[in-house]
Amino acid sequence: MNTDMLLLFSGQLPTWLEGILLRNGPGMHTIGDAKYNHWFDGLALLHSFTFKNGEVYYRSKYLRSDTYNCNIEANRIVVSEFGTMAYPDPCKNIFAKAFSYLSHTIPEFTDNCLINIMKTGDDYYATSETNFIRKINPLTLETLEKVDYSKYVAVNLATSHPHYDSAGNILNMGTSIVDKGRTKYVLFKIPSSVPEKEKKKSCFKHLEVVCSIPSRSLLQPSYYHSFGITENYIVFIEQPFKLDIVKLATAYIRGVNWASCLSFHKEDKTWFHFVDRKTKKEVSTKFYADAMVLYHHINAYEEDGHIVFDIVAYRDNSLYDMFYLKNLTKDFEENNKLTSIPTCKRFVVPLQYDKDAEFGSNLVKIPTSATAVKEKDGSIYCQPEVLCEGIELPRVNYDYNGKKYKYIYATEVQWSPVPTKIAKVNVQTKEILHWGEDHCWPSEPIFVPSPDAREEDEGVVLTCIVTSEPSKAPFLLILDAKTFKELGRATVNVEMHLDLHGVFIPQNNLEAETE
Ligand SMILES: CC1=C(/C=C/C(C)=C/C=C/C(C)=C/C=C/C=C(C)/C=C/C=C(C)/C=C/C2=C(C)CCCC2(C)C)C(C)(C)CCC1
Ligand SMILES: [Fe+2]
Repeated sequence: MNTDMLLLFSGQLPTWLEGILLRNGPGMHTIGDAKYNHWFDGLALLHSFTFKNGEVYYRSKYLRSDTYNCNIEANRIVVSEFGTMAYPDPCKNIFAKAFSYLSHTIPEFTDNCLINIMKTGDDYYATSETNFIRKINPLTLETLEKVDYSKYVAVNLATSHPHYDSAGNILNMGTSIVDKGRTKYVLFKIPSSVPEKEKKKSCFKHLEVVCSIPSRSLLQPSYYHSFGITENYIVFIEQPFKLDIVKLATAYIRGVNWASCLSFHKEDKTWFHFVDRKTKKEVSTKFYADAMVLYHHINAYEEDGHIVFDIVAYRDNSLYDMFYLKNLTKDFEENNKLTSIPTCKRFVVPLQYDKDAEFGSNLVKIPTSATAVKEKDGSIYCQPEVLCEGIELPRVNYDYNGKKYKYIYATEVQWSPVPTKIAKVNVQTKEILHWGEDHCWPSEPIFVPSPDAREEDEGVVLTCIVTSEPSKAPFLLILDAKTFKELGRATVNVEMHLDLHGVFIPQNNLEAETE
């Protein structure tokens, strides 16, 4: 769709709500006769809702990545994605830039950036987890230049959930695989602006490595999808859900996809790492927990010498398998039962504690049922407090990111990976407000603060709803964030896809963009 479509709106739109809700997700899963194996492989489809003069407009457009162009031109899948290995590749010239050590084993890298949207100064990028990101125009959804992280920092993978500091600088993490004999997790910073005299240069030229955390294993780095920050620390979880480099390097010749090189080691531990943002040094105490799989950090903060961090965790990696397209059949809702339900867990670790404390004693001194127990070898074993069950795609009011906070907005899922409702969880009282309607599948809910908000939940929550009932059109839902009552909905009379993540860009940021 190349133009904005005016949507039919019913309800009351807050007059201050002006800007663009921009979202990303997999859109096209079949090209010619070829079909991707996994839902997370689909070609990126961007869509946007523009709030202007009391009206709502819709627009959607495929990301014109090199991957998209090559596939469309060849009328089949010619570029490998995480869950689909493609052979052979007629577009070699574009994708030939392989790493030296893997150069004959992984022939092409995808720039199909389908997961999230990242803000870099006044620019916006579609992101995935490879070394490529794609600049986009947030107004027209046009695809602009491709940026290769690995030109600026030695990483092969980077998360699509960066953080932003109060000045708008980006903090992100990536994995550097067997580079100079080492495998490490690299934390880097991208400034939001460049010095005046270098205006022509991109922010990426000024990318700085903050620090790196060595992987516990050279050939089996952990997979991670996000990380957390507090005012003074970075929170990184090294989970026993790992990428096997030897398997990766031979995947292409063995004819298997990259996803099959990920495995969950349920007998291993999960290690927590905390890096001091000022000194760039890692806290030396070894903190660990039982094996788990997590994708999303929710928030983290410091309280009386402790770091508190909330995540959505699983007991195993069944979620990823659930999204193989062969499992996404008509009876998906009935036939697919998660063997582990997403659980919102709070971990609390003491940064200062009595060094003479007895072995086996709990070192947590703030009110919570989470524990951190001192072991004989000096390490600390952590057990979480469960805040709630059955939520995913969590968001918070980002003004409270890194700070003590109250509310999580998330989609609700029960034993099947079908989003049936959205929830607002009060992490302090564990009270939950819900919104749900028959046949409605809501996406990740995004909180937008009202201009002079004094309270954490003063604003609206936006969520795109796709429906499982063909006669019911998809829509954008606007809820009052405080009460979770509907303020209105804008009906979309074209097909809309189930997406992953997105951002809200307030109108004043867009003005800066077009100046
Ligand atoms: C390996 C490797 C590679 C490749 C890579 C790739 C290609 C990647 C991709 C990746 C990707 C692409 C990823 C993705 C991810 C995603 C995620 C992780 C997500 C999550 C989500 C969730 C969790 C959600 C869910 C849900 C929904 C969606 C709806 C319904 C409901 C629920 C809520 C359940 C390279 C070449 C560089 C080289 C080196 C190595
Ligand atoms: Fe995510």
